[in-house]
Amino acid sequence: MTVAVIGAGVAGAAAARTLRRNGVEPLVFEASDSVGGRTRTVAGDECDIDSGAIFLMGSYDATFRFLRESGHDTELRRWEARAAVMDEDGKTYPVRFDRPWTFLRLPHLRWRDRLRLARTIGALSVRSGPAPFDTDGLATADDGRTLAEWARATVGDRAYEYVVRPLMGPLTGADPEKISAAFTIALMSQVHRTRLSVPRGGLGRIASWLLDGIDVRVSTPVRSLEHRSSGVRVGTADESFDVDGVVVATDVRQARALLDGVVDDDVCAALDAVAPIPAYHVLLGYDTDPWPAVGHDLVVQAGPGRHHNYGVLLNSRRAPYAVPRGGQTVSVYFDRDQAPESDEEQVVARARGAVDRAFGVATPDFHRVFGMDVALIAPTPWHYESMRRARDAMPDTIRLAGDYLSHSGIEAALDSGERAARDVLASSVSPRSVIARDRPAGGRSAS
Ligand SMILES: Cc1cc2nc3c(=O)[nH]c(=O)nc-3n(C[C@H](O)[C@H](O)[C@H](O)COP(=O)(O)OP(=O)(O)OC[C@H]3O[C@@H](n4cnc5c(N)ncnc54)[C@H](O)[C@@H]3O)c2cc1C
Repeated sequence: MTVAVIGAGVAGAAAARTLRRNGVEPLVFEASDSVGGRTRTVAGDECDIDSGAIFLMGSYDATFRFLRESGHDTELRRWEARAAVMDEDGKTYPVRFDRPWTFLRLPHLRWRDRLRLARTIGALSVRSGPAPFDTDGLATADDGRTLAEWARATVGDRAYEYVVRPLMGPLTGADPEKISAAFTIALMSQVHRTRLSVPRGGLGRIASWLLDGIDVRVSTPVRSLEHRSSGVRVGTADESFDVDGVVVATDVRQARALLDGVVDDDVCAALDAVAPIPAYHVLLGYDTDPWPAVGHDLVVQAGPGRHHNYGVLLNSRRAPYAVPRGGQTVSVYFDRDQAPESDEEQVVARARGAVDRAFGVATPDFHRVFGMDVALIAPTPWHYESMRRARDAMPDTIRLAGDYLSHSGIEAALDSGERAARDVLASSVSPRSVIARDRPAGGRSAS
């Protein structure tokens, strides 16, 4: 049996690993010149940089199962995520991101707000709801309310503005007025599992660990898929491959483009309806740490009004590999729609403004800008149900994997990749050996 995996982000890497563990050597195609997708750790002159993902959460069950099985759990480093909430007056208040109940200390809350919050967290923690990345469970739990609607009604306006919004902004990167409440409710019901960690050497290690020993055709974008009676034809610029099954593990926009005319219109319509969040990650670097004594690593905005970034993050404690020796780096993440300027200088200036407000004025010695058309997704109400249907309506031989199938995130990607591979394996009836057409070999390989 031959199965192609399109995309070597975490979802594709997990699919490839699952196939291999079941005796099927996957054909993995990756469009860019390295693996990891949005978890890529990029080697820079001064330090390595996590271009996208920042941490793992304790509730990542599939991810931690893999890390334990492969022995890589010992390579994780705990990150305490000491944070500060910045209010509308620019004042900061210490909280712990991995201990959300520390937000109850904020002076902006009245006793009534604290009581409602404590009661809500208490009630959620004893109920049996879905896991935060379980598409089917989230689909059932989603009652059509946005996060903002649910939070304002359940814990009140103040607790929403000073606790729920600043907590969930960095965790979802999405506007709470637009996304479904289901993920946040599921996460809050596992509040005791909020422990955060980071692989030594960077988030990019996860995809590399998953792909250990698996050959990847890098710089080889798949351009076409053709569903045939006896399998699928996968086309790259130079070759085509007849395979028994395919796991499409790209971001949602690429998946939609590849599936055009290949699958039901309903599936295409569901993928079209997914709202991607385009974002910038601006990394500012300092040869000498301008803030050696600062006690917190992350500053998040709180209070009513527009919030212009998801968080401003000092990297030295989270990821020592991501700072030059004796220096510091700061990452600023913001929605591209909130920063419409396309000029790199303006984007960097916006990030500098956020850092100056969060930690104090300093002049960076270097910077990197990562602009992403699909950084995360905004799971609007009914998103999970729509993805459940799209996933289940796919042909047996072409399965979807990717973070967008549940909520964004490494766990969503990894879990969906494993599942898609299992589904393709279950659909296999007639083994086939791979036939490379047109040209005998193509693409560079990396394992
Ligand atoms: C700034 C930022 C911060 C984040 N922070 C966190 C965090 O702290 N924790 C967390 O869990 N998650 C975080 N995420 C989300 C997380 O990174 C993603 O949800 C996850 O990595 C998505 O994995 P994926 O495999 O589904 O998709 P991707 O990582 O997008 O992988 C898809 C791969 O497919 C390849 N590809 C695309 N088209 C083709 C084609 N035609 N042919 C071949 N290959 C193709 C791409 O090059 C890519 O490598 C963050 C994301 C961003 C952007």
